[in-house]
Amino acid sequence: MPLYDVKLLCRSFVQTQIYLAFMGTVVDAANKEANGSAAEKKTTVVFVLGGPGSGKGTQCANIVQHFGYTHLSAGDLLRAEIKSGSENGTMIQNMIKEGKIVPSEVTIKLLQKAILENGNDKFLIDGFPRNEENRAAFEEVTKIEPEFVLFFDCSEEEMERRLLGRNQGREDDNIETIRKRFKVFLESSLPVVQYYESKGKVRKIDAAKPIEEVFEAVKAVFNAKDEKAAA
Ligand SMILES: Nc1ncnc2c1ncn2[C@@H]1O[C@H](COP(=O)(O)OP(=O)(O)OP(=O)(O)O)[C@@H](O)[C@H]1O
Ligand SMILES: O=c1ccn([C@@H]2O[C@H](COP(=O)(O)O)[C@@H](O)[C@H]2O)c(=O)[nH]1
Repeated sequence: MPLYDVKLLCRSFVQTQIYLAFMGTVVDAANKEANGSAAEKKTTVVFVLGGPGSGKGTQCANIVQHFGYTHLSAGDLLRAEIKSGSENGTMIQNMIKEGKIVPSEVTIKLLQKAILENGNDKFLIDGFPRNEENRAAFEEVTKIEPEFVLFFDCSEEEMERRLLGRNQGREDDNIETIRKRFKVFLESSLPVVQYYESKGKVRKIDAAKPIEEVFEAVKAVFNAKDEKAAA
């Protein structure tokens, strides 16, 4: 091949490489924007975990009042999705009736949207992640790691009593579904708590006590966080 052709070939190879590298950067940037990178918003997230009926929602309402967080209940977001007539509505409804865990991508999309649409920068995410797959997918998609995990510890006997007395007309507050929810909690959700425990992120609360006493313990956790941040 004449020297001139070799030079031309080399130049066009180099140009192609530069173009591909440039396009790679453009695509990365576009993906970041499409994911709505909630982490870039400097978002503080506290996961609120515990068995069904352990009092997560009740205490989140108190935390919102005292500490200015926004409460995002994954279960409430899924129930709103059913009501909205979304294409996933029937699937979600069936999963909830059976006490099963809705696919991660559905729940994460709802959570991410709620975070990005909200002006606040600190969130209580209640009832999520419910299994290891939820946890890993959330961190992968949002790039957010929780500040800590508030874990409400309560006996099944007490949780069952509370759920049967809740009287909010929830389709899953019947003894058959409650038993299934307990099983899913033990088998799939507790390992998530154990994972965060191994990272020193779990703040365990005795949730069997009366509401006011539980909140005293919760307040101590959030006050300690604020004091640490101010130091
Ligand atoms: N410490 C408590 N002592 C007695 N009853 C409580 C306590 N905390 C909450 N309850 C009551 O128990 C029921 C369940 O509480 P809550 O809805 O807060 O639980 P949850 O953990 O959010 O449940 P779920 O996971 O099913 O959404 C409610 O009727 C609530 O008023
Ligand atoms: O991340 C989640 C949260 C909830 N679900 C489903 O909803 C019900 C009710 O959840 P609550 O937290 O008690 O409101 C739960 O049993 C699951 O079926 C879910 O799949 N993923």
